[in-house]
Amino acid sequence: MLDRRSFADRTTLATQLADAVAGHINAAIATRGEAAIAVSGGSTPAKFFSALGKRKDVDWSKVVVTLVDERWVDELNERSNAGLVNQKMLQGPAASARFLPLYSGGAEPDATQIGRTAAGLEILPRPFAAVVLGMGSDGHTASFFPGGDTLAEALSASGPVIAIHAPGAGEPRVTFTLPRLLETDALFLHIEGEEKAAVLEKALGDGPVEEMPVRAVLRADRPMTVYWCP
Ligand SMILES: O=C1O[C@H](COP(=O)(O)O)[C@@H](O)[C@H](O)[C@H]1O
Repeated sequence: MLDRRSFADRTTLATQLADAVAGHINAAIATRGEAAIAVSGGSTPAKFFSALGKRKDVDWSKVVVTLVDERWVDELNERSNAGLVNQKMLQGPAASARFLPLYSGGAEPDATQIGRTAAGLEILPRPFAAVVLGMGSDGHTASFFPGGDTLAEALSASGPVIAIHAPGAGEPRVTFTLPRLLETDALFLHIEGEEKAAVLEKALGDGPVEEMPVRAVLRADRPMTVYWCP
């Protein structure tokens, strides 16, 4: 169920992934009149965001963009995934897309704040046209971190979102739950570099999901395409 694609360099990967995601957005608009995508943050997707946001063949006014997960910081914080999406993707043609953030204020994603985030997501079209996951060197994806205090629920609850705290996460986090992320026409895993390739190989081997939560996605009964370059 894993389709693995390798590219010569980051620029080529970014262009090809943008091409694939734009195709799914346009297909969703053609069949459902609108499209939603969920993208990851962190250091990897900047080039992909720039390539996707420049696409003129997408009717961005019919697109809703959200995040797979977010650090619980406001958008001006340099660690904000929303900040990255806004700076890199939602410029030019993609500026007319609607962005639904996961951070809803305050220092902690308590029940009230998570309720606010979930309420803001009620207008999200279902299913997603595309979900683009990343992966950390510790085997986390979205904010499904090893040692996460709500990891089991994050991997099984209907969601849409849940707060999670973990030793390796830095800040408190909010993440879409896995069942909700799997409600998508297309699922991608975008990783770059030899270290991440080795982490993926390890994750594909035997071992507990709790050790490398990306295994929960790799073991889910659905197709996923891996985009990788050195
Ligand atoms: O913290 C996060 O990390 C992962 C991986 O990020 P990277 O910097 O190693 O590319 C990312 O997929 C996730 O969205 C983000 O919140």
